[in-house]
Amino acid sequence: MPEIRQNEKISHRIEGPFFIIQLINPDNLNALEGEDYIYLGELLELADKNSDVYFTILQSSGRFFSSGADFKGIAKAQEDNGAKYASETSKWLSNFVARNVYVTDVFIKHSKVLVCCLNGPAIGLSAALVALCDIVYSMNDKVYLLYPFANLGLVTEGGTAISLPLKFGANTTYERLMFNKPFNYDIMTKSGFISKNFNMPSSNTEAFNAELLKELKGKVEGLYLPSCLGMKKLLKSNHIGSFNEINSMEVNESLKYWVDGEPLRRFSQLGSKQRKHRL
Ligand SMILES: CCCCCCC/C=C/C(=O)SCCNC(=O)CCNC(=O)[C@H](O)C(C)(C)COP(=O)(O)OP(=O)(O)OC[C@H]1O[C@@H](n2cnc3c(N)ncnc32)[C@H](O)[C@@H]1OP(=O)(O)O
Repeated sequence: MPEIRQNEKISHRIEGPFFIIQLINPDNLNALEGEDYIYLGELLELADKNSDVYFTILQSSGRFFSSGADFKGIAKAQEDNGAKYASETSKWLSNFVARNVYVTDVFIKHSKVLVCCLNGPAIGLSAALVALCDIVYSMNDKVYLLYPFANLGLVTEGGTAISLPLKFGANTTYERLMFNKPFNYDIMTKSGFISKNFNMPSSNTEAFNAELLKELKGKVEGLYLPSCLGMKKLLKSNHIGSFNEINSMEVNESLKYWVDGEPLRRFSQLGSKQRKHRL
């Protein structure tokens, strides 16, 4: 396996045909900074290049899958006023556009079957990545996906302008996004987004991850795994063009909001607990 640097919030390992990526920072609910999202993208690229790998598995730890972009990381980017940026546009092209478009692109074009072990809620960009997975299993009915773009002065990102209507229906997507409401367990099961609920207590994510991996190992026994990748390629071909187009449109639309500063004001309120998401 090619070398990759370590990251204290994300681990990875290979077991047979499975490339397992785990978020391991439960204390801040697995929030990720820009560099962490890039690392996640690099791990996916590593899985993509490994011909022994057929499934990329996303696991997490603790009570949340991931609470999205780390507001401390956003504050750091805001303070990044070094001479290296000629303008606010230049700053946010680097801190937001380039990073966001990269991680989304890596998920969109990933050739291995992406499986999400949803142990708890996912928010923001992390929830967008969950919606780009091919198969999702849930630990229990406490899971939800929240895209709080309207509360944070942002617009859809991570391909959600396509993935959410595709997976949950257009009107449900409008209603949830416009009024900043979570896509809860009922919506996720009714739409077929969740393939199986393991009904395990929230306190036991490690047991859920282990049980799910055991089940997956059983499911792939005797299969001709290149067929799975061939089918993924064909299934993906239905929408890949639209995803590529929307990835670029989303970040370019968002850029104005970052330059104007509204998301920064709102992220800062979130960090100081003056702003909350209604759940
Ligand atoms: C690649 C480009 C990168 C830039 C992308 C920018 C675009 C934005 C993308 C997004 O992802 S938008 C979504 C951002 N995330 C959020 O809005 C969620 C913020 N968190 C919350 O609303 C709440 O924490 C919660 C998730 C609803 C949970 O509430 P609860 O009351 O159950 O727990 P808390 O006490 O609030 O949290 C525990 C602990 O974790 C810390 N924490 C939670 N979320 C974040 C976060 N996003 N960033 C940093 N830290 C987070 C929280 O501060 C607590 O820590 P302590 O106070 O105990 O130290």
